[in-house]
Amino acid sequence: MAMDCPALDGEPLVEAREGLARLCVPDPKRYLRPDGVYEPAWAPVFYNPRMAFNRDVAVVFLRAWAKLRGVDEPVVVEPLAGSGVRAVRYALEAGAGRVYAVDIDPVAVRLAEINIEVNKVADRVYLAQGDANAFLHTLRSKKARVHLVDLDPFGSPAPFIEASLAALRGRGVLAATATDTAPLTGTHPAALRRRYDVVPGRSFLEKEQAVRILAGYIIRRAASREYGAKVLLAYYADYYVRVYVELVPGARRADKSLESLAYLAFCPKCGIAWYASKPWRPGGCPRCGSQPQLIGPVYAGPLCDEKLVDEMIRVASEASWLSNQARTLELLRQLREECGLVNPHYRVDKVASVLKVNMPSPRLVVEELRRLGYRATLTHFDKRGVRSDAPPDVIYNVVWRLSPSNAG
Ligand SMILES: C[S@@+](CC[C@H](N)C(=O)[O-])C[C@H]1O[C@@H](n2cnc3c(N)ncnc32)[C@H](O)[C@@H]1O
Repeated sequence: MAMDCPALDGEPLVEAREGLARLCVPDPKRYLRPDGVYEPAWAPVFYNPRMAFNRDVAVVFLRAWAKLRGVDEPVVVEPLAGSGVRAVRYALEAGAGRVYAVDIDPVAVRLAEINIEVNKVADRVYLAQGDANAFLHTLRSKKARVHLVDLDPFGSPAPFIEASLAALRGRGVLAATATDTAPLTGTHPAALRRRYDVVPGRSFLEKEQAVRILAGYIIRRAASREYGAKVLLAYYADYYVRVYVELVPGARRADKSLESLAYLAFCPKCGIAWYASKPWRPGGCPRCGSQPQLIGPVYAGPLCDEKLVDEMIRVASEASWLSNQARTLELLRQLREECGLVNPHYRVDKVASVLKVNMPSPRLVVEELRRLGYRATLTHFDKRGVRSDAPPDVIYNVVWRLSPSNAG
């Protein structure tokens, strides 16, 4: 049955559905760019239907994580809540016992209130208007138990990470979305250095570099509070980075987590990247011997936890209500393949161009590497990429042999 949405400050609202939630949101038709595409940032409250996928993965994550950790009715904080859609979905779909939803904008809070009401989750979703960091620090001072903080800001989550870690008090999960991909991919090096405190650069692995910079930044901030931090899931989709990092208190654990950091070293001439643990002695390019360029520190460990992803796949395959069930499963299955392979991926097109041959199909390269006894998979970061534990000379050899230029 169609729902009657009230007006919000004279602004007509329309119905939208996402997961199990029914929502009232600003009418997208009123905020179209000249090219006819909806621009959510122009609406009085931010609601982006394209982020439904991000939220699908988030509810699947929480269900799987809570199951594996034996947590009943987890407590979630969403300190940048916008329309309230994410908070409502955590309550409706992920079994959250309590969700704190906060936004600084009073209009957003009024819309979130409508959506909480419509979905009958007012007993579980607590709404507040105010500054995210102030709210998170209040939770810390009250010693409230928090299992998950989900940061979904405009742009960078960096300004909210300290307070999120404070609220979590070294236990639970910090999930963060970053849409400031121009800095993270190295297009704006000054902003990259400023926000994430790294030696900036632009490699040919833009999306992987972006994910690893954000994960590394969270690990370093957590370590400064003597929390160990483990990356449970980290990926790139559409135009954003998303990471889920689990915290455990303890100085030793923090030291151990810091061991998962390194510098991303790359040779633009040969199209090869590797990790350098000692930036002052990064080693030469394994192919041409020249000095590499460096970015970092970055997280140099696995992009996911295999047990968690297996459980997420199980949860997602039963969750037919998800807005993007097929895409969620596709991402999780691909990440599952990539979990154990920590080396930066190879760009088959770059290697082929250095060899001055046409690019072979990355799928064929993967098959050949496996036949030779190496671990190999495609990567969700790039259709032209291959992730493998094979050394560069093997990759070069395989690309050369499989190139259509050398067929016959
Ligand atoms: C990208 S939107 C959130 C979208 C929402 N999480 C979702 O899944 O649809 C970012 C929100 O953060 C709010 N915001 C910005 N700065 C804030 C701050 N310092 N404290 C609390 N909320 C803030 C904005 O008003 C906006 O509603």
